[in-house]
Amino acid sequence: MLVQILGAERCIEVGVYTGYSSLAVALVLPDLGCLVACERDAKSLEVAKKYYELAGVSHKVILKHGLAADALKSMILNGEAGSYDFAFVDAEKKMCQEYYELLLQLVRVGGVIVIDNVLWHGKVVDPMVNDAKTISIRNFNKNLMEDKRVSISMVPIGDGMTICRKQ
Ligand SMILES: C[S@@+](CC[C@H](N)C(=O)[O-])C[C@H]1O[C@@H](n2cnc3c(N)ncnc32)[C@H](O)[C@@H]1O
Repeated sequence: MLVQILGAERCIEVGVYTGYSSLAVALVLPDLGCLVACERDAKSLEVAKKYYELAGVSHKVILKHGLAADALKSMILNGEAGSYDFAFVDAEKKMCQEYYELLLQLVRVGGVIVIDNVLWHGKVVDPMVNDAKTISIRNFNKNLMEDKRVSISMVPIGDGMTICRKQ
């Protein structure tokens, strides 16, 4: 829905798994639109590829197999900064800050980055939970709240997602 409201044509997904959320994006992109889908697990990508083909959206999906941060860095080096409309982050939680910084370079002003699992099953607000993943999401949320480069809305649906609009 966000992709449609934005009229997005160029999108990125960090963490594809078997393709559920990326398929939702690819299905609403215009025919000439593209989704760069970053995933480190080859087996998951094979499953996702099958569903892209079945849904008739393969031509819109550019698969990047490997570590997402490497793919995003090479896209920046390739001159793609500021050329994307929308990005969805749903991969290694401890890497959120790094993905976010790279995506902030890749999306245009007015573009949107959505981060999934920001409530982390409520653990981020439980002072008794202090494992590494929870702490990193908690710190990421705090940094985002103070980040003047974006306006944000933390939406408490599912496991919580933060919608960031680049200023
Ligand atoms: C929660 S799943 C993604 C689910 C998918 N977005 C959906 O909603 O259908 C997270 C995925 O991120 C991938 N992942 C984790 N760390 C990664 C990394 N550093 N680079 C690329 N992919 C990564 C995992 O292999 C896994 O498939």
